[in-house]
Amino acid sequence: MTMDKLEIKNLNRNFKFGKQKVLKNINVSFLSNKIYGLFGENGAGKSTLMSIIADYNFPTSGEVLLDGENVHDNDNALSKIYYMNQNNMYPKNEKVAKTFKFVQSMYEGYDVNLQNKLVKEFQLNTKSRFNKLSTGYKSIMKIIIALCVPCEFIMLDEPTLGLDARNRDIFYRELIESYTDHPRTFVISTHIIEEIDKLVSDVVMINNGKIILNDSADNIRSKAYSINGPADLVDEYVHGLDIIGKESLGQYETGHIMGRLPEKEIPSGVEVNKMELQKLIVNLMDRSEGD
Ligand SMILES: Nc1ncnc2c1ncn2[C@@H]1O[C@H](COP(=O)(O)OP(=O)(O)OP(=O)(O)O)[C@@H](O)[C@H]1O
Repeated sequence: MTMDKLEIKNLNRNFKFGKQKVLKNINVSFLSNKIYGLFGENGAGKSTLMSIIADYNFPTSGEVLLDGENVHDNDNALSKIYYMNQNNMYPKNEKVAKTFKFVQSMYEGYDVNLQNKLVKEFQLNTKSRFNKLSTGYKSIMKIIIALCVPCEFIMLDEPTLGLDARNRDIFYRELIESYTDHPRTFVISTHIIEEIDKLVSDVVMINNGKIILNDSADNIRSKAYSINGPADLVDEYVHGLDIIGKESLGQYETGHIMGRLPEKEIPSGVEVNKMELQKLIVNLMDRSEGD
């Protein structure tokens, strides 16, 4: 059965006996066969949200529903959810090959062929013990497992941490290929936004424990613009629009705006470009500061 919807309802998570509110009334749905980018600055609450979805952590209030069923303590629902994260869930002293065998035995439908292909491509030494792997290769072992488990909902928490440029490249390429062969839902948190902006179909952004952006990448691209040119002309053109950030360089200026472009003519010398996702996220983070 394919997953239709993972729904997060009125989710709150406090730490330090209620003094630190990390997630504040989060309401968001993740739909089937989409690739979500989960963005937000350090400490925003991304890992906390993902760990609650995977039932590794519990909410202070609210719930997580998979196709209408609460995932908490629900083996059937949880078997469809996989969470790759920075904590090590696998035995440290075990050889990689043995851990692969173990995971394979846990999941009916685990893709051994893909695993073997990825081992070769990443040049992962499966005879090594996990704790002897470099930081990058520890991530690679976990990435391989995450791509091979037969789960409908896969969360990757900073999957490229420690990976060099070549291996990051392999990862993105293999993720797309695996998704194309077998569409399912991915939620990927990363700080290297420009590397995945072409890959994500949807964007969810958390700031200060709240969702401040939740839209398809196409929608976002069609309503976020960077306008640059001589400062006075740019200022005049963007006047009255939703300006989410500005950068200036001498007499030149770039104004970042959200929403529709005005009907008025673009002054000569002024350039209008679609905003890069990375720029949008950074500007939204800055704007929310102090909220
Ligand atoms: N078990 C815990 N006990 C106490 N505080 C915690 C716990 N887990 C997370 N926190 C706090 O919750 C906040 C959010 O952390 P979280 O790891 O979810 O952020 P993040 O968005 O994933 O950050 P990063 O991008 O740096 O990984 C942090 O201030 C963190 O200290």
